Amino acid sequence: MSYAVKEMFLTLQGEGLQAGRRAVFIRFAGCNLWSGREVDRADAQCRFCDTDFVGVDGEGGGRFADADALADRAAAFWAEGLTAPEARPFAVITGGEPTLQLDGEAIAALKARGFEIAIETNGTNPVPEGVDWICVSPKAGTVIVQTAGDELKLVWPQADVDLRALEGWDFTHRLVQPMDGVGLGDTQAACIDFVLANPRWRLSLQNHKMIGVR
Ligand SMILES: C[S@@+](CC[C@H](N)C(=O)[O-])C[C@H]1O[C@@H](n2cnc3c(N)ncnc32)[C@H](O)[C@@H]1O
Ligand SMILES: Nc1nc2[nH]cc(C(=O)O)c2c(=O)[nH]1
Ligand code: SF4
Ligand SMILES: [Mg+2]
Repeated sequence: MSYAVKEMFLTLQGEGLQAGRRAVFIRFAGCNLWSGREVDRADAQCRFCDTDFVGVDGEGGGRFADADALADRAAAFWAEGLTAPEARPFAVITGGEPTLQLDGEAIAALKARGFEIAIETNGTNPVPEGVDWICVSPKAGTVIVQTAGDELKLVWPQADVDLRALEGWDFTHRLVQPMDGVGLGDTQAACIDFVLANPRWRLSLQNHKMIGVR
């Protein structure tokens, strides 16, 4: 299969339990909850997205003919600036919605190059076998099928979220992340209140936005 990638880059994981870790980000193009066009945002199933995932024109993006081409490029990003073997390569697969494209071939090709694989998904499709770290970020009003994983990362506040149902899902860690773009001060305060009232949850901040990396 070929893969449409908006952008690929070496950075630090900014969010969640793995924040701070060196990572190659593969951002697949396209999402099933929003077209990515501003004119459609108000009517989309997910309306607060902070990401441009339309097309393949970003830095490091493009159409990759097969899984080997995709994984070779990711391996080249990992090795950038390294003069000696380093810790285990780490790839974060995101988008857009990465479950629309990530398949067993891509996973196998990344693993063949030594990558540990994390995914950022909205949970509306199952995550394929072989992904090492599953982060699901549910969106209100959608049907979540991926109800197990490593971290459940809820952007907060969102209306009409059934918190007790979410707490029944099989995740090792539960985090709330302030919604950006609508008044970050208020959403951060809401998240702090949330964690103080709900000790099974912790705070996730978007560190990359604070330190000025992608
Ligand atoms: C751009 S999404 C791509 C992956 C996948 N489609 C998803 O929604 O999980 C990556 C992460 O950013 C989060 N995110 C998107 N927009 C955000 C915003 N305005 N504020 C905070 N987090 C946001 C998502 O919930 C998700 O955890
Ligand atoms: N540095 C950095 N960390 C991230 N963690 C999740 C992101 C995403 O957009 O999926 C993201 C991102 O866009 N940049
Ligand atoms: S599901 Fe993810 S990529 Fe799609 S619009 Fe929402 S935050 Fe953006
Ligand atoms: Mg992002």
